[in-house]
Amino acid sequence: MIQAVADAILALPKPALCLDFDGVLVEIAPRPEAITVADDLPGRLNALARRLKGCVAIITGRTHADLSRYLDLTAFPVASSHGAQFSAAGSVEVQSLLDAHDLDTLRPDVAQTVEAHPGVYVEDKGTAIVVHTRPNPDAHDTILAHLTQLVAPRADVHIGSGKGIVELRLASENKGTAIKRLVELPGWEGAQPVMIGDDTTDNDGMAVAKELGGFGVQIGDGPDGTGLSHATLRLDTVQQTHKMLQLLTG
Ligand SMILES: O=P(O)(O)OC[C@H]1O[C@H](O[C@H]2O[C@H](CO)[C@@H](O)[C@H](O)[C@H]2O)[C@H](O)[C@@H](O)[C@@H]1O
Repeated sequence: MIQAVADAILALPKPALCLDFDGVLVEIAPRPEAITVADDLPGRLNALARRLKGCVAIITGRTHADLSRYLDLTAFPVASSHGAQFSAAGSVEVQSLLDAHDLDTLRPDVAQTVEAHPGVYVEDKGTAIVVHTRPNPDAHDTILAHLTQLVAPRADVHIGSGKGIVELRLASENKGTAIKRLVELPGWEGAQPVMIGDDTTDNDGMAVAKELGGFGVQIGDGPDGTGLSHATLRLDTVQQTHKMLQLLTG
């Protein structure tokens, strides 16, 4: 299957690789800061960008500032915070597409919800608020139900359940809108995006990748153990993903 995925990507007329980070390029860890980045990952991404004529991007739920602790983000375009932030290759400038203040009225209620559940903690990313339930999985469904009720009157807020997280975010940007923005970059015109992801939010990117002539590749199981509805191909592990990227660079 590893070779089949690499072959399917290289069979596209102009493939563009859109890579999720957690669960795809790095293994999921107990906490966001506990991940390990493989030593050869930066070199591999640079080689990929050369092979695909610059059409390689990271599309992540992490903020740009957070991800920049692990990778040189000037080497390729980056859509961070699920598309709420955008930076072009070769640039240190990060565009903020949404206003974090739009979530201000929800912050106290989210904090209060979490207090009742030992081990659960909040990661406030500005335009998204993540409630990490990985330390207390039994609390996940209760928190999801409570926060779903809380945001029900807010059509501008999306609530999602991911791998060990419940996340509220401003709804107007997502990994799909990020891909639409990427294919407008110089050099990306007419490219067929391939979204490689492992979690719920990657499904938006996979849907748009399909619309634009590309496809989605799911890594491992989705958050509830099932497949992401817009994924076409699948690899089982992060390790297999790295092997597939190696095949692409030759
Ligand atoms: O879109 P991604 O790049 O996959 O980012 C999604 C979320 O990643 C981080 O949380 C996930 O990874 C953590 C470290 O492995 C793990 O502890 C957590 O349970 C996962 O959900 C990040 O903390 C979130 O802000 C991102 O939205």
